[in-house]
Amino acid sequence: MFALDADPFAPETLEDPEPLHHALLAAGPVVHLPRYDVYALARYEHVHAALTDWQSFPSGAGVGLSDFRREKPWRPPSLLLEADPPRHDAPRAVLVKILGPRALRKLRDRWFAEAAELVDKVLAEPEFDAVPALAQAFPLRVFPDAVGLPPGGRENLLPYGDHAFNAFGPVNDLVAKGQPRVAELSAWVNAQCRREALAPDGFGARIWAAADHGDLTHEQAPLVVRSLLTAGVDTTVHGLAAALYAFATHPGQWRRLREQPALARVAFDEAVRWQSPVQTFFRTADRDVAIGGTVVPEGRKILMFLGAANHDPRRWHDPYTFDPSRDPSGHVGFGMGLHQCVGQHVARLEAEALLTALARRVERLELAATPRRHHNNTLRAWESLPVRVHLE
Ligand code: HEM
Ligand SMILES: CC(C)Cc1ccc(C(=O)O)cc1
Repeated sequence: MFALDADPFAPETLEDPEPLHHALLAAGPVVHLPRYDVYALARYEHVHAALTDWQSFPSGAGVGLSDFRREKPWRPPSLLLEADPPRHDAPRAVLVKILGPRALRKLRDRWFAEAAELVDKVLAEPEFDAVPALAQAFPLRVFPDAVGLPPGGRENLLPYGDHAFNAFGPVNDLVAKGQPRVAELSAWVNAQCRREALAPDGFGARIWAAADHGDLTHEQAPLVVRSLLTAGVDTTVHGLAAALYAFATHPGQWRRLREQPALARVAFDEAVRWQSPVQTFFRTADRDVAIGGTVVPEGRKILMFLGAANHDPRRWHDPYTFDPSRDPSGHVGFGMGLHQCVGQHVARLEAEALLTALARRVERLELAATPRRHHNNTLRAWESLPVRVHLE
């Protein structure tokens, strides 16, 4: 079996993971990383196989480097992400209903109007930083309201999520950076999950109503709301930033989007494939398990490189090209199988609203200066994306 003495969470790798992806894709189906004693999957075939076989690759011991059977989690485990069937079933069924495409239909008009209003405000300037001005501003404008959060304290959401995503990795500088605020941010997030904090018609209230209806217990309800606050903000911020970066560096594709605004949804999925805002996370071998001709011993963690699988030439033609005319379906940017992202329709609606609002008014979109990366153990993110726009 192959081994690679690499640190996937080192600053230079978080800055540019491509050299590591190439090495992993070439090395073999399963690559041992002695640095953490974990087993890496990078090829699409094997990442897909692990994601779609929850019995052999369970999530109940955590989807980070830490094994919850041996170490105390930094917060009570998620009832979706860090649970296997049967515990996973009821919370998942509740969120599928609340976050499904049908349930989002009534949000469409409101989010399109909010996007147009934000875009009109931002486009008053010919140059701006698209990360704070659009990628952060739009999700923070529509998502907390959709959940039903009170107006105050929403600036806590990004740092809370940033720490949660760092916490899937090793305890490195990035985790240490977030440590001092964990108690305060966790207390704020937990307070937002209580029934009395939530507006009567949002996703949060609907989770509590599911408990009244017997689809969940009232003890589970706040944790399911917490899942939305943890997974639903930073992911879409960096997903939107990835799409804006893609279009700012591919003017021909921006022209195509302006000619056919309906392309926004598939272009967003192609941007998610191309950049993979969620780069990696783990499963745990809770017994000796065979994959790719290797036996991963019980107790070891399996590290799945979604970003590499989404660039595997065995699965994708010209994988490093952003090409919204391709069919991106089957990409693993939202995961796959039992735990596949239950919020992907929310993310797509946010992207469709923002991209079509921009496409209507912006004739040309280009980088105004070199973009800067935001390092996170799990997320591929931009700190800054300076753009210049030319209006119609
Ligand atoms: C571009 C945006 C997003 C990306 C790239 C993304 C990515 C992912 C991925 C890769 C998984 C699978 C995790 C695993 O298999 O262990 C996942 C699960 C999940 N996502 Fe998303 N996500 C996004 C947006 C959202 C939003 C907006 C929400 C909430 C409204 C959300 C809520 C969740 C939840 C609750 C799970 C756990 C599902 C389960 O374990 O059954 N995500 N997401
Ligand atoms: C890519 C995933 C790791 C995103 C994610 C984070 C947190 C939760 C939760 O349930 O808290 C769910 C999904």
